Amino acid sequence: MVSFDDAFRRQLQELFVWRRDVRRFRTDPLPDGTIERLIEVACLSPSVGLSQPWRFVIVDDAARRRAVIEDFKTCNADALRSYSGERAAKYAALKLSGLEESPGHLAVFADKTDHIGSGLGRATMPETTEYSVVAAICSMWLAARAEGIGLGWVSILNPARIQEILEIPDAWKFIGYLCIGTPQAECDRPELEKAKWESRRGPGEFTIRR
Ligand SMILES: Cc1cc2c(cc1C)N(C[C@H](O)[C@H](O)[C@H](O)COP(=O)(O)O)c1[nH]c(=O)[nH]c(=O)c1N2
Repeated sequence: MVSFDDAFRRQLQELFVWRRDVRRFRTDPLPDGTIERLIEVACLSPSVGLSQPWRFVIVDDAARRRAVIEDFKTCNADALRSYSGERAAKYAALKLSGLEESPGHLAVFADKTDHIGSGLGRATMPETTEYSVVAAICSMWLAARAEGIGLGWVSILNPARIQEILEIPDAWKFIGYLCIGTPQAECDRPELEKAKWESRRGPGEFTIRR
């Protein structure tokens, strides 16, 4: 039997505290096999009906990467226009992706056609397919941090355009685009909190009893 001791639990807690959404990367390449190793961890994640609906697309092609960056710029400019006044100025100052610098680009999809798992758990909640893929990304996020690798989730993108750039079948639903690389710095506070965009709240604010 495998058991985990107090020292491990303390370290695991530190891992939760020090995991970050990273947007500021060093440009040096990742050691060979890094993304593949993170995908291996992601594939250990829970999934509805053991359906394993996650699909990973490692984006190496320079033209496709450039096209993703252009899409981000378009979507981010649109997002900026939805704010006004002080909030707009604050939004414009945020760094919301590390797409230009990060050596690793990974697009993640949920395969909605897959029959693995025979629909178990999905009849009343088909969205559990996507939830399973999000769970896989979270595993990967923590595994990356444990290795000193940064991961940043970019959602300021047009899913249809990403699908087109990467030539992905319609049945795969776009879940997220991940930047992966060595972080420029470590921090135990979210960047959006440091930028005074939003502050973190305690569990008491999110929990009720019935
Ligand atoms: C589904 C989803 C989508 C996004 C994010 C996260 C998640 C879960 N986050 C990161 C988000 O801003 C970040 O997680 C919070 O600000 C908390 O910071 P830490 O992750 O604790 O560092 C994020 N960050 C960013 O700069 N650009 C983005 O497009 C997104 N999109």
